[in-house]
Amino acid sequence: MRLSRFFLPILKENPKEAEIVSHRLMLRAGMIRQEAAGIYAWLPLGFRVLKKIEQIVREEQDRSGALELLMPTLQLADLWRESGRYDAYGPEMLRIADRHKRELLYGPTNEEMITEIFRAYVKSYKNLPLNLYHIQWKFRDEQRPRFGVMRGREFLMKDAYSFDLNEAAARVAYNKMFVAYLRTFARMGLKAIPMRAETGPIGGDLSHEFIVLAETGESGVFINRDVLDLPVPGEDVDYDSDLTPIIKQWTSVYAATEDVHDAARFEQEVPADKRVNTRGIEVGQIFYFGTKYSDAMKALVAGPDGVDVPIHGGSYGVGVSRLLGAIIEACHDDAGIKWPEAVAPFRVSILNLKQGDAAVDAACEKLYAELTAKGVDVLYDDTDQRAGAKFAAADLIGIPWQIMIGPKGLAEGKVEIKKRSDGSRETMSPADAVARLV
Ligand SMILES: Nc1ncnc2c1ncn2[C@@H]1O[C@H](COS(=O)(=O)NC(=O)[C@@H](N)CS)[C@@H](O)[C@H]1O
Repeated sequence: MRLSRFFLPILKENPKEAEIVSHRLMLRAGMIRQEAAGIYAWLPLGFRVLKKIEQIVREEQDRSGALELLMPTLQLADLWRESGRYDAYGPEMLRIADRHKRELLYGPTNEEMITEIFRAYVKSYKNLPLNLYHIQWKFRDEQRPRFGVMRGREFLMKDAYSFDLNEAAARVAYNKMFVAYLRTFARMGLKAIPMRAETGPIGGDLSHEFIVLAETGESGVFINRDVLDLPVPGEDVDYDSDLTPIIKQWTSVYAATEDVHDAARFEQEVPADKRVNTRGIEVGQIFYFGTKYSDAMKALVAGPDGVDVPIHGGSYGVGVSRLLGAIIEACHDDAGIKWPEAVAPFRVSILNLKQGDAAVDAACEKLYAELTAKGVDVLYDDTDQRAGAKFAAADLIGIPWQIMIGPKGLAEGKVEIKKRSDGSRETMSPADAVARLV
């Protein structure tokens, strides 16, 4: 992509409304634009990152055996009356009337709708286990939307729903999602720690939140720091094997949010030098809620003995749009964002330090063409800004690799590569730079 033809409305100043660094940097880097409280337009740079995050979530859901579909954002109020949540959900629910005065709502979550789809088709335990998921926009009319996309009103969520014959089978589904979440967040360069959690309006009696440590997080957390070094299952993990040893390993080291923290146990179990009390960002939450929805909505299957029984369900959410904020909170410095390579909007920034110099322009064009031809996502800063402004912009938007090309270096057949994550620099020939970055 040539920057001169891209749409990247970088802000020079820190927007005053931004209270936390991720909100500030997303606005300054021209990634999002607020259209209303808690409602954002995703500008090209931010949208590229959102799609990369979404794709990692999708790949790990698919690897676990979950099946992707897409449900609408609008839902009938009557569906929520069946489960009794229409009134219970409260002011967070955006209620809408259509031209025929039919009562609709903008879905904050989809337990009722997926249960309605399930019960319409599945009548026998032989069709189980089943895990259906989608990646869809949600609306929650939060009292205080804030921190940019971290707590929005319209936000993108992956929500998966499992259906099983009994509790034991439902826990197998739960464990698969637990492992899929460990892998998902690790692939984004995050350490997301699973912690026992309250179930709240979703319901049930078993839930884990996946929390990324960050000073600006909304959740207070208490952990044994050993949990930060536990191994994440590899991509060859066998989802049809018994996953309980992995779950046990990750849940036997103390990690709790403040609302379920057991101070006595923490003192007793965790050596003083391992105790960490900090804050964190909830990037995902998984729930087992048994027959809460299948009872209310008569989602029954005939069991092996032919008797109809309500299925045991679980739901599993990831805050896809929240993750941009969480990743920036975990990966930034004073100069700006430091995208992990897996989610970066581009892999390489080419910085032409003397636009208009024939030799430099030619070298940049050649490098741009070669890298692009090899499938590397390149943002070529071919604008006529001065070098200093190009350095600042490249550091702000956080592309993992920068290649600087100027007349002096080129005269010696050299370009300079800078690794954004640690600031390390190397000079080498353009050919070696291509070999390094392919
Ligand atoms: N207002 C919000 N803005 C951005 N992300 C949010 C917001 N509310 C929740 N999320 C994200 O969405 C994830 C799932 O939301 S949730 O309420 O915990 N779970 C559910 O809605 C269940 N139906 C799981 S399918 C959360 O872990 C969080 O990362």
